[in-house]
Amino acid sequence: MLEVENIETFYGKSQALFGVSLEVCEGEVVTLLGRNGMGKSTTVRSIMGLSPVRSGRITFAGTAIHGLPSYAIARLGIGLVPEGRQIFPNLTVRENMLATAANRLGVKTPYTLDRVLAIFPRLAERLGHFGNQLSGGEQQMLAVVRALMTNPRLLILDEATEGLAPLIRQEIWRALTLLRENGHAILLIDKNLDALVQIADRHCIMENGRIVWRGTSEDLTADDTLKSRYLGV
Ligand SMILES: Nc1ncnc2c1ncn2[C@@H]1O[C@H](COP(=O)(O)OP(=O)(O)OP(=O)(O)O)[C@@H](O)[C@H]1O
Repeated sequence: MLEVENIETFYGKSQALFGVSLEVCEGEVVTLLGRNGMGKSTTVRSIMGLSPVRSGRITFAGTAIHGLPSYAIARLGIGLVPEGRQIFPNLTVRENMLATAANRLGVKTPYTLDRVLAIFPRLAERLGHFGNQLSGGEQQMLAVVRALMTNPRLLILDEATEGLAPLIRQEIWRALTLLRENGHAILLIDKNLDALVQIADRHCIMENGRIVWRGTSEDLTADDTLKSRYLGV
């Protein structure tokens, strides 16, 4: 579904990605792992057209998307939950949810307020609150909901649970597990390895702008050297 082939991305003269390739298939959950500054967010930004790639190729559902503007990429069916969430602070929760709602791909049973609130019941109690009145965890849930309301084929989460309290993290993991069971393809960045090996099919580890390891949850769980060398755990 998503194929990233050998991309190189620069910030000015400084090269951040050196030939990154990865793939996410229909219904698959794939993670991007690595210490801070290794290029995970830049990879996501490159996929979304926010940091244009200088070379390489990105295709999504058969369409070449490198070089397209971000809005066009989103419209093809990629829902991004960005690092920092970026929800609208002066809109209510309900307004935030509806602001991006669309069914451009003609999904048979599109997400509605009721459906997303069933996944994140905590937000049902907050519908009239403004974005800036929410806790960090509630903002993250709202950011996921906002992406879901676009009815994407692929959901990308950059730092899915960073800085959140353990109970809230569990709620996010529970919701992502539900989405996975509903057949969503997800590309996931997070540092919470225990949860990631439960939810994901495959993992890619980045170091200095390159993917240096790929494998399954079993491979990753079994390899302590890998975890300490690349992930610092
Ligand atoms: N806006 C920017 N301008 C210049 N350099 C940047 C910019 N954003 C990131 N970089 C550099 O690109 C490299 C990759 O950063 P990136 O944010 O993609 O890493 P990351 O793995 O997502 O890390 P983190 O977990 O800290 O978000 C780093 O060397 C970083 O300093």
